[in-house]
Amino acid sequence: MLSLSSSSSSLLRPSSSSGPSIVVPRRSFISFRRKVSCCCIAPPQNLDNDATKFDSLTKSGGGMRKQRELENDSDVLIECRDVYKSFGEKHILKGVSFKIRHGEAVGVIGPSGTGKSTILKIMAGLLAPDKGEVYIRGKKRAGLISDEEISGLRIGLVFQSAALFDSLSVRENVGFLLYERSKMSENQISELVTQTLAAVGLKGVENRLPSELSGGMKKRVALARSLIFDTTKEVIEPEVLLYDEPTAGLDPIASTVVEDLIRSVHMTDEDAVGKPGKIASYLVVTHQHSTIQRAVDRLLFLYEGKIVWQGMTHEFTTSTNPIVQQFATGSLDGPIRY
Ligand SMILES: Nc1ncnc2c1ncn2[C@@H]1O[C@H](COP(=O)(O)OP(=O)(O)OP(=O)(O)O)[C@@H](O)[C@H]1O
Repeated sequence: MLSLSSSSSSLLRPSSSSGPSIVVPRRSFISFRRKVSCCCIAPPQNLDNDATKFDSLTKSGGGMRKQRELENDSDVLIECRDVYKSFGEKHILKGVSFKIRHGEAVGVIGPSGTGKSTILKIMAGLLAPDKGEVYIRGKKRAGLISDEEISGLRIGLVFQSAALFDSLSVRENVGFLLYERSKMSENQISELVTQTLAAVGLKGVENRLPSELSGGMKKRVALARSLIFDTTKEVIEPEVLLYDEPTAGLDPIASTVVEDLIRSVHMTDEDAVGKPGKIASYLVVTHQHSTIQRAVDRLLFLYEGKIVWQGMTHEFTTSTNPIVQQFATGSLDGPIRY
């Protein structure tokens, strides 16, 4: 059986959970998606004190925000509420709160070492917060990924390093969870792997080992592994994908390919092989300006353990928040010290 440890890469939530399920039938799911699709363009909400203190956006958007607050939270897929995490004496997260709604494409930015990967791991259930809560579709997660509590939403984590299994072929890497957990035949899996690889722009690499691939190809294989799922299942659970620096180390063109892939599987409402979509929302940790511009709509800025700013992508460069201004311009002068 797959060990869901940090050494595995695409950490997909097992879809055959026996715990209490809040999966909705596909027809209701479709209407659910439609109902919430407008959330992508809504202004940010849930701003914490620091964010409110800093950003003029919150002043100008007050009326709209109030309206949003009156709306219910039925479209919230993942919520982190006042999350704290320390490693020994290092206090990394000090009260992080935000919501990821159905249909959203969210970026997490901030200086190195501020805990961006840590928050992804907490959302994915690989790490437990010291304090605070994670809610999955309104249901409080009691512990880690092994809990059966979070059925009804799959959470995929695409690791920074691609983290492919070195001794397995590309086919075995991409189909890993299906070989381990599904009732699909080897031929079915093989065919699906080929289709999924083609969807991320890779052909004829099924038998290669990861060591025979370039960095960009490895990232695409990891992406294919996060997109593949058991097509024989009747109920398609929505999925939130968490990408940890998917374009780090790639040349500009390879970055664009990956950014567009991330965007396309979400926007087309289809999965990688053109079947009804399951990627409900995604969250990308990135330092790359192009990824911010191209792959996400809304940004969360993490600094000194808190979300100090959040706003739409186009507001990032015009923000009056001094932390954001410094980060956006790469200036050595400002509140961020290295
Ligand atoms: N398992 C761990 N044990 C001890 N310290 C850890 C652990 N995981 C993370 N840290 C520390 O927590 C801090 C935040 O790490 P994290 O990887 O979340 O930051 P990040 O914002 O993603 O950084 P970067 O942008 O450089 O990737 C770092 O100082 C890191 O060394």
